[in-house]
Amino acid sequence: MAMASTTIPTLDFTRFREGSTLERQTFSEQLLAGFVRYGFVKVVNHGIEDHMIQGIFDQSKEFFEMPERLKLKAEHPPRPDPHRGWSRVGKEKLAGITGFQKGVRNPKIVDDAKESFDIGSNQDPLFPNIWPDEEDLPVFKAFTSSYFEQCHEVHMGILRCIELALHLTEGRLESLCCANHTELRLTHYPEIDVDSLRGGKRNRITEHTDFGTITLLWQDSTGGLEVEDPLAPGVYIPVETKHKSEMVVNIGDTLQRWTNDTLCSVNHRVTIPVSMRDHDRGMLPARTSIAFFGKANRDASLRCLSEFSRDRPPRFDEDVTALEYNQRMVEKTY
Ligand SMILES: O=C(O)CCC(=O)C(=O)O
Ligand SMILES: [Fe+2]
Repeated sequence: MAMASTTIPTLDFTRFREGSTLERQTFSEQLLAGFVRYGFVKVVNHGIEDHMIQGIFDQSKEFFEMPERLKLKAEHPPRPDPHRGWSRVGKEKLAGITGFQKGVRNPKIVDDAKESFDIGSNQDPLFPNIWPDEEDLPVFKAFTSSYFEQCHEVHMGILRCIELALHLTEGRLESLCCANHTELRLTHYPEIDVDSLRGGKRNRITEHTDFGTITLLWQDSTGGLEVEDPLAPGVYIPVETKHKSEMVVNIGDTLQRWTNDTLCSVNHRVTIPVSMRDHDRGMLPARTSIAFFGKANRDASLRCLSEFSRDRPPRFDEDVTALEYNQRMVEKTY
């Protein structure tokens, strides 16, 4: 398969958090340029401290290492509502939405070789969280809840940058998003043999776009995350990070719809890491990632915003709410 030699840009968020008005504007424009070109950027110095990031990976490890009978105490309900609790390996199939944004259907549905744990806002009145037993994991709930709050702040900061770069009124995007519909997901990809990931027999995660506003993602050093080059369909760019604290940020369908394709959600997947690509045999080590899916308010419409549909026809004119859209996607994958 053809490989791109390109890499996604890395930006230092200090320039936004501590910079002058001019520096904030310049940073925001560079961030926007990265999003427009790749749909993905890496951000360093985003404000979440290293000990928090190490802590969330530690909590994740403790949860996934528990025996199944303890994980089952926090099992995801059978219905595909916004995700809460533990989903075992094979439960979710992102192949169900592969090609959705491009309007093509994926004929081949394969399981994703991963298990996950989903957390919503503790203030969410509609879909309460499902927690493991405090006796089994004493700090899990408190720690992951505080990580969730910090991710929410970063989500709002990135939206502010997008507002600045697109010359939107301050608060235009932020006011459409509160924490209630967002989700923090811990994912564990168990050890797997390289051969079973070859030729799409199985995937760690099948190519898909995320449904929300933006996703914030942290990954361990295993590798395997790849992004489809928007300028070269079918060519995937590996996204490896040097340190766990580097945050990968990508655009989701919600921003694509609101901005009438000014920003676009981009396909991504998790597969064989570059370092193992030439190996016919062998085991891939387990992999862990932490993803925060920023979302719009549940009742917000995902129609193109008026600012983006004055001069060109709106490509997304359907008055679907963020909750309805979320459900539509989740029903195809879960
Ligand atoms: O594990 C990763 O690096 C990516 C996960 C992902 O794309 C997702 O859960 O939507
Ligand atoms: Fe994703």
